[in-house]
Amino acid sequence: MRKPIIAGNWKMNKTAKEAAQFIIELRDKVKDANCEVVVCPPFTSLTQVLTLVEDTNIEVGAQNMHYEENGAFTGEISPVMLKELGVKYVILGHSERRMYFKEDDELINKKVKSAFIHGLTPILCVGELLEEREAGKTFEVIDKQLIEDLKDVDSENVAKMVIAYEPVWAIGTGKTATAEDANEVIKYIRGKIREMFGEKAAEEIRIQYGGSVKPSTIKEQMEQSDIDGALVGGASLKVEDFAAIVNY
Ligand SMILES: O=C(CO)COP(=O)(O)O
Repeated sequence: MRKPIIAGNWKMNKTAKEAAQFIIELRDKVKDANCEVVVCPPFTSLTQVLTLVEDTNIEVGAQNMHYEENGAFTGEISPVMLKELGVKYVILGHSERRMYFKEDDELINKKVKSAFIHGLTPILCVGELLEEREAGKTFEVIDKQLIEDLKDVDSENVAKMVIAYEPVWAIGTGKTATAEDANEVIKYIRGKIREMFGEKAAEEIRIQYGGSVKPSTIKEQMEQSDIDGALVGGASLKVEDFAAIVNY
């Protein structure tokens, strides 16, 4: 049985002080959640947040990383640095990084492989643009992302990782994909993982939906056959909303 995983991607929001206040309020409200609860704050709040989630059921993820361990890469953060802090997950290939920071599949693949080498679990984001969906290219886009982002990754690692299906047109727009549409694509992703990495990886990998997830949409999504959780942006910034989502 796959344990559902719901993660909050804070994006570039909250100072360290605000993050601390948020976690102090959140801890008690999510302590009985039946899913794995993850928060992904900006780098500047990781230490604070990691200290405040000790002895709770909340795990911590980073929102990005470089693939090298160290070196002359001004402004970057390495997997070794994240691991030493106690970070468990790292979001990779988010559409905002693909779009605004020109990350391509080759780079994302290097990051995915590096995350595994350093004992971090990737939350790999895939998803189509609106024009790609309208042109009937959703599955083609997903195929390319999965093939290139997971090139040379072994099936044992794929089984442990998380994929977030985030249709780009549903991110921050208020337009949630219907639960059935999201499930259809997520089922397709699981099938592709089966084809590429075998039955065990397909059965164990957890695949989230992301894109305007709200307290009012989560229940129906979680009732679908293949959706194992959510990657939540905007609604993860409010304690009440995020708590309602993880306690769906
Ligand atoms: O990009 C997202 C999570 O990674 C989704 O963001 P929203 O929930 O704000 O649409």
